[in-house]
Amino acid sequence: MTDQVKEQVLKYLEDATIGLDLFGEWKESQLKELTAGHLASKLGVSRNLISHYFNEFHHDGLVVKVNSRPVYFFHMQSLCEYFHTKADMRTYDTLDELRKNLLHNAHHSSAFHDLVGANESLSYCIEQCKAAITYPNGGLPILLQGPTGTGKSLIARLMYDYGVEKEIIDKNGKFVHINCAEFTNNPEMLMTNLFGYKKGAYTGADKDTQGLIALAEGGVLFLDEVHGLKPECQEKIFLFMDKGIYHMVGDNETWHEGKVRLIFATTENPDEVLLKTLLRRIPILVKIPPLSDRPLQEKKELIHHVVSKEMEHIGRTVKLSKLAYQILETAAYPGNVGELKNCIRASVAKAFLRASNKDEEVELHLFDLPGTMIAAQSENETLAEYDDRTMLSVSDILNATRTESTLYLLNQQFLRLFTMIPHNEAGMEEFIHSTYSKIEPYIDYLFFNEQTQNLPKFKLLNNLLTSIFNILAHKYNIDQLSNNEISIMTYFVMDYTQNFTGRQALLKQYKKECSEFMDLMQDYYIMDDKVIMDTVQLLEDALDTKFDYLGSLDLFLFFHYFDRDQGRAAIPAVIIAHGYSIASSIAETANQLLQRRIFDAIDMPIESDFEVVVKKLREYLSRLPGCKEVVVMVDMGSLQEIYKHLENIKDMNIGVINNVTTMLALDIGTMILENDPISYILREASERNQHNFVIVENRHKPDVILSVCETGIGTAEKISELIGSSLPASSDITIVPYDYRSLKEMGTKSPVFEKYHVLFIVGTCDPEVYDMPFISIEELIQQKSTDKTDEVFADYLTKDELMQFNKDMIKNFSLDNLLNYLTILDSEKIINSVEEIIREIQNDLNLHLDSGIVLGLYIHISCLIERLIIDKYITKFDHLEEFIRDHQDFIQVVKKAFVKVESCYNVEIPVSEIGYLYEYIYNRNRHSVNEEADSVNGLWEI
Ligand SMILES: Nc1ncnc2c1ncn2[C@@H]1O[C@H](COP(=O)(O)OP(=O)(O)OP(=O)(O)O)[C@@H](O)[C@H]1O
Repeated sequence: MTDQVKEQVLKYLEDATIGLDLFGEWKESQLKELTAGHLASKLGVSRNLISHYFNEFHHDGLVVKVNSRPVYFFHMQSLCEYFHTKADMRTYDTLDELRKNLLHNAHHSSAFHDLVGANESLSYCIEQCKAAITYPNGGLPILLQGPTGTGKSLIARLMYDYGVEKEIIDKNGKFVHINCAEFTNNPEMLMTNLFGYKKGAYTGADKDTQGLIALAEGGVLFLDEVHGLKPECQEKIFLFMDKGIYHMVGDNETWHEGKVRLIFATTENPDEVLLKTLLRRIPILVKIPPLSDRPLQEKKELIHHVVSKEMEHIGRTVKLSKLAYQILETAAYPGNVGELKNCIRASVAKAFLRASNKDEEVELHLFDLPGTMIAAQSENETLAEYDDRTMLSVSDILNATRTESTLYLLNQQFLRLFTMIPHNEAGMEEFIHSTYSKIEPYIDYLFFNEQTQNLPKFKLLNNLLTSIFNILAHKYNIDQLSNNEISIMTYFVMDYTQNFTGRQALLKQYKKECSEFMDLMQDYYIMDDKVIMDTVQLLEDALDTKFDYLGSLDLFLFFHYFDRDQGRAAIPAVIIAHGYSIASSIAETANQLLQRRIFDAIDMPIESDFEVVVKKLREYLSRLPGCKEVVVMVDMGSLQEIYKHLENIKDMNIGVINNVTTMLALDIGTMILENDPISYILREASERNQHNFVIVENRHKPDVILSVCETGIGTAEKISELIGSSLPASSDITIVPYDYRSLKEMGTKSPVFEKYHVLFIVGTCDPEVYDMPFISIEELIQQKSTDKTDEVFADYLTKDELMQFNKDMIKNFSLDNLLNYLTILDSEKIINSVEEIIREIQNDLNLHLDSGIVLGLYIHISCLIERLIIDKYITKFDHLEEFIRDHQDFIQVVKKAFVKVESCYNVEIPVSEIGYLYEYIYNRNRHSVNEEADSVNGLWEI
């Protein structure tokens, strides 16, 4: 029991700790939850017991204790995990002390702590600066370039502080700042300042004097506005950079040595203002973005930062009216942070003058702002919403800016969806699918969010993620993410690490669901679990940050979203294009619009040579096991080059089409979804969109003859047996019975053409397939087919084989034999009955049928009678009612003609079969039904 209470106490502490917002205000009501008194009353146990537990936890390092009044206890692990930091000590005297320690550690280095944007828009710059300072053997020279007021001087100073903090720079080494622009009119003075001078170097130089280089020995020399340096001075400097030696002015004999780290800064384009020789010696160029290029969130944080500093400075609380704040936030600052800072300082000073009473809060109103700033916003209608009376405190500024982020809302949706599904495998599938529609708009947001666009950090992170996903693809033999998908992941990681406010609250609210999700992923998605765990590990190591359950959940869902192709289309298609992510963008757009993953992408650097492209393509193809056909879409000019390299890819036909566009992808994707064969797809697409294509046929399709019969596959099978037995045993040609109706409807789109190389179709009725020879049974019987078969078989059979084949066909396809073979009936007897039926039908309908049709009718009707006898007649006939309504005469004539057969075999002909007879006579070949009759009698001479 007590153990249970103990566990409960720890869990309460954990929840309460997660509930805090490190960067926001720690509300009293929240803090209360971290006290022994509160927990005792909540759990209904004595306060002493809780205190006893607390002390035990503290002893075991599970909690952090703050010895204030009341005493607070924080859950140590949560504090560290959720705040991405570590609490150095277990005991603090005040909450403030703990908070400062956490904040201090949360920023990886305290030196850059006060630099707003150090973890956002300036993070890449800071990485560069740290690299320059820490580089072995005295660091690397670095040039900070950016418009005025962007923080170059501040950053230079912080670099020095960082060096000292990390004990790379000795405490005695100084930070020496010189503004070169101040000496534009007196370059000699700049030289003497820098290098020092010898007594007598110039009038008034009455003693040897050391320069700034000597002063900065062991420390940092910051050459601000370096464009103000005259070329001869630049030359002297790069000699010092190369060899660490210099002459003092007035003494060209003695060399002086110096060890100084150099930081340069300029507002100008370095290529235009610095000697190439100097520039070449500065390996690190840091571009500091203007304020207008930084996220709005950062502008808000800057205002908060500057006002807070002013409060410290004047020792009074400052409040801003909503309107004043909004103007400060909306205003443009050509002078960047420097200007913003000056505006606020001047406004606070004005407001301060009004607040004469020492205890009074300083209230900053509209009229305290600079007149030019107010004037510039006078037309801004959106400001009408804000009043000049409601006052905001500094923490209000920051809290007001911390709205729920888009990622917060997305994760909230995920977790809500998760609560609605059963927690089993099927439920997980449902959950995954239901999130796709939520992820799509989020991806749009990531791509179109100006705040994250163009951050220098993007490139760095993008490269990092590319290598991480490469490693994982190789390790787990999974598909590589496309460049576009990696860009999405990059934006996501940036969003996750920078803007995911409220994460702790979500984790707290859905704690149970989060761990349930992790369990289900482990149980049912073992592979995903491994990949995600590895991804998280690699990201954490590389970014020095923490991915919690929500991070894993997001990664899991993103990977499924990218791979939402489980029912991948029958023919995969890959887009290859030059440019960073042209191919993947087209593929992504087309997949989204078609709502299926059809297209993959291979993005190629502009300069990449074809060997690399082909290698990538071959790798891609090798990951499509069992796939027989692929469409490859390439950009302009690549067609000829690429297709030559695709021969001999085993057992796979590859259609290559050029000038890929999103339109073309959509067109081709639509046809792929309709299961059209690639030859048809590419032909159609190239006609419609004026592209060129080639099909590299590496796949050997078996040669076949299709046998068909409109009344069913059974007869087709028998025909195929007969032809098969006529072919020489050595032949590889097979006869495939195939459904007449689907062939007629689908033509060359029928999958049989994808599978086989069809030589011709043989059967009772021509399914009229485009470009495909047809040999009718009648032609075979009448030996009218020899010309056709000779032609088709010319490449397959030798002359002797062909002669033998024709002989066997004559034997096998004599009407007598055919009927014998096709039916169970006595052929002589049945021929007589059938002859009578045909004669009667012709007479009654006053028809004169062509001898071919008559021959076909012999077979058709004989098989029909057999079907009636064995009860396997056809009952299905399209538009039967219509047929009964429109063709009563025909029906009666046939019924009458069949009376004898019906009574002889005790059968009845159904109307559906009469329908087929009608089709056979009238619709198979209208031209054959003519008034001038061929003689039916001639038939028996066959
Ligand atoms: N990111 C930032 N966070 C906090 N304060 C900043 C930041 N950037 C600049 N400042 C402050 O803004 C003011 C102007 O910055 P700084 O003088 O370093 O800019 P600069 O680029 O060197 O300007 P200039 O080219 O005109 O010399 C300074 O008071 C600096 O402390």
